[in-house]
Amino acid sequence: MRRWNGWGDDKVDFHLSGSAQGMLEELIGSGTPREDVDLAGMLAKIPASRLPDHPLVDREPLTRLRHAVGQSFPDWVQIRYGDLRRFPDGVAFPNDDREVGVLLRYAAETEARVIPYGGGTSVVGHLTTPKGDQPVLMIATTRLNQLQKLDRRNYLATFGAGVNGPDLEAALRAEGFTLGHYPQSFEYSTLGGWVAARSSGQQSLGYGRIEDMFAGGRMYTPTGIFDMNTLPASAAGPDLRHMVLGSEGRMGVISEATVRIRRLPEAERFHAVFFPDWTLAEQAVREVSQAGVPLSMMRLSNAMETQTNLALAGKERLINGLKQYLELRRVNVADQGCMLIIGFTGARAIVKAGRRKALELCRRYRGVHMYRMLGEAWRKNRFRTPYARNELWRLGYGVDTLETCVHWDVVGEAMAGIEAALRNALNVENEAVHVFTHLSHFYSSGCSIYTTYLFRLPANGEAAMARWRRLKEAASEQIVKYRGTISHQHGVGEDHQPYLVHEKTPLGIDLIKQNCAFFDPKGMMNPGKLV
Ligand SMILES: Cc1cc2nc3c(=O)[nH]c(=O)nc-3n(C[C@H](O)[C@H](O)[C@H](O)COP(=O)(O)OP(=O)(O)OC[C@H]3O[C@@H](n4cnc5c(N)ncnc54)[C@H](O)[C@@H]3O)c2cc1C
Repeated sequence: MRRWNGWGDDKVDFHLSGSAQGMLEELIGSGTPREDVDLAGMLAKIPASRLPDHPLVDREPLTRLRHAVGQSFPDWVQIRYGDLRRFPDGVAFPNDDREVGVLLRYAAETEARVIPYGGGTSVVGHLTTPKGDQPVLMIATTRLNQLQKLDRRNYLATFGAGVNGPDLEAALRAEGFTLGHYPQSFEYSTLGGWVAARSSGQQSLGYGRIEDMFAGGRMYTPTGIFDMNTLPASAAGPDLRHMVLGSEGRMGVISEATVRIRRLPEAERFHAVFFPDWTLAEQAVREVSQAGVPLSMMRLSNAMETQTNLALAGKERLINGLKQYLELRRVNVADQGCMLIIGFTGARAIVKAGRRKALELCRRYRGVHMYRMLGEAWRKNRFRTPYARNELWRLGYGVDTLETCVHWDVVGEAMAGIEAALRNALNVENEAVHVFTHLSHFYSSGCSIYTTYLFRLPANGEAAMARWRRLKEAASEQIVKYRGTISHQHGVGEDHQPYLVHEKTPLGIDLIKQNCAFFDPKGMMNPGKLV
């Protein structure tokens, strides 16, 4: 069963190797394991529902608790320290489109606010119950999860918006197709959530971002039903899909989405390449991206992330052997060495040609090719890593990530600026922060920077939030300084809202507000998020 106060399936644990624990203790000190509030304690805090009875609405405290938060750091603090004070008043699970319409009318009649809920994997405060006297209804898309139409001729598939990653891929693979969208939250996140939060999957280099895949669909709004045609391309005025992409539940509930699919690839390979230092590694990935080599992914870890990943891997004898071999090839992974995972997907001939060209470019920057073992290990564990967060928390460490996208000319500086800001953000408390970064989504003009930071958890939730706010603000200011986007893939929610104006301009923010107000004149849809 899915954990109510952590990440993932409660049958799956992540064991932190001795070397990883030792590394953390050395870098930021020992964590103090703390006791979480238990389920009964949390349920006791839930007040009576303010929503009137309705056959489609579940007002049970456990259901409301299970849909009360996402996966952001503030969400975790509230649910684990037991500080959560606001809960939705009910959760509805519509069985079809028509019931979504029924629920929006019920919400309008009862003056309820509505939050569309997909997989609940938001990491930026998209799902927070707003303050105020009005009741709050979650519309969970869980049951809108069927493959409705597979158009083999036009390579299009229409799904209910609540389908999650594994179910969507299973349905397509059974027919010889794939979508190829693999966010790290794949296990639980949904097609509707990907569209609403403008998601990007780990293999976006080959398959594109969700905006490349989303061909059209249907959104139920307080103003009416908005249908988006699925044309291959159009020059007929602004593309209206782009208003719905990134709408974060502020305009309506996406009930179904049609996506552009591909034939299952003939071959897929993931390899590892090690570079002597960051400067060489960054030049190599820029050149590979700009040369248009057919790849499905790259992930370049900086030196600290490389060391952390190798420590997390356990398997000390194997890793020591690897380190010795790399030293002979003049790459020191205990110091400046950087690991690149690189993926090739598609027809066999293209995989072969892409590999040859990419590895040739890497060699120019003294990249040492380590073949497939580490690349395959990455593929195998790609959805397992988030489980480490449960174990870290148990040991008394908080962990969060942030991401941006910048032009190539500032990638190195922006990464260093973000890392330094995070590393120093808790100096006032004499607390150290462990920070590391990778580049993971690549474009000809730039790439995304994805930074992870770990710090010790204090005794109470208020202090944990104060720590997190310092860190988040320090890093976000650097993102603004380097003219990066405040989010490359996680969206805006509540947490990124203060910084959005730097990217969109005041006029742009007004335009987004007007679009929301057009679909939702009374402001009932997910208020307080996005803008
Ligand atoms: C461990 C972890 C790893 C992650 N890795 C990635 C990653 O690699 N790439 C990435 O892009 N993101 C990642 N995320 C963030 C998150 O998974 C994405 O934002 C995802 O798109 C959210 O989908 P969801 O179905 O869980 O939506 P939810 O979290 O339920 O909702 C997110 C927002 O979308 C709205 N929404 C959801 N469904 C609908 C709908 N049908 N109609 C209208 N609005 C809707 C909600 O109201 C909310 O505002 C990660 C999160 C976690 C916890």
